[in-house]
Amino acid sequence: MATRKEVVLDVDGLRMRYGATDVLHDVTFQARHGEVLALLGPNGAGKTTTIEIMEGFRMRSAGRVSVLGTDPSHGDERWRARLGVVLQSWRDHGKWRVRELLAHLGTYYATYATPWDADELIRAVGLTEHADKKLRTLSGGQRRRLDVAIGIVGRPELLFLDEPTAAFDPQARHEFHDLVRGLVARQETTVLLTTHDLDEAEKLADRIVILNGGRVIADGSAGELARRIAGEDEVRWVRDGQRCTHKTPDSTGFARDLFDRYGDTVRELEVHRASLEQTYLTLVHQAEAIR
Ligand SMILES: Nc1ncnc2c1ncn2[C@@H]1O[C@H](COP(=O)(O)OP(=O)(O)OP(=O)(O)O)[C@@H](O)[C@H]1O
Repeated sequence: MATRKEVVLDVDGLRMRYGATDVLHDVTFQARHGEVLALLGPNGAGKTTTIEIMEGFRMRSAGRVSVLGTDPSHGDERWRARLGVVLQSWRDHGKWRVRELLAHLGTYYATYATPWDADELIRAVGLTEHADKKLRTLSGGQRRRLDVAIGIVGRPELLFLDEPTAAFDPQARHEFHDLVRGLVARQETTVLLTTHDLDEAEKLADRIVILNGGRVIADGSAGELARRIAGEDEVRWVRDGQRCTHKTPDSTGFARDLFDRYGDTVRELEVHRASLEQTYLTLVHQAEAIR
């Protein structure tokens, strides 16, 4: 089991070529134990290719990749049991029933870990009412919840989630976010997530890596990336009935000074950062302009 702060995902100079086309150029990033890392980027940027190389499903053309201390191209069954994978779409096992499949998959992990109890897991992903249904009768969102359950059944140390909430309704999305936070908090799972939902990335991710045209164009927390493009936060407050605003690169320090000087007369304090969506669109636009 990895310890907090240990690097569990290490990608260095990763290249991928399909035929004569390079789709990943020198991709480098890391994730530490217990982190949620979001890999963002436009369609075709190379996110799924990167994830599939880390999962050991695809052979890279060049570069160094280490996942839980192992090169994925040499990962054995014990290594694979420490990973959880939620692919973009699963459309198999149509005749299986939900509980039956999860209980069965759990047995694969039993040698290496204590898998989730099937009913507990079904409850955690909100499928209790559908536990006895055949998979082919599930709706798109229910099927996606099951995909997440399949990904975590072996209590993985590292969980890959490729667009996990596509087709989720807002409530399912909210519950899924709570589930991921719970996994990270309780079991110290590291999560690598791809999503086109920037609100989701902002809510879940400790760090964000943006890929564009197969290159890393940004790597940092949502706040760090926002500051990189906008430079300053806007602080707003009300004092003696008057609305005030001030732009600063150090909103925490500014707020502290404000309270030191004016104490309780400062009301309705708000700090506004550029949203991740604004930041993302600006960074991708800048990268495309120089491509
Ligand atoms: N098996 C393949 N053979 C040839 N080219 C491929 C193959 N798989 C992916 N590509 C190409 O590699 C590039 C990166 O694709 P990838 O699926 O990794 O992107 P992505 O960032 O996951 O996109 P999306 O957001 O649409 O899922 C794309 O240009 C795609 O057309």
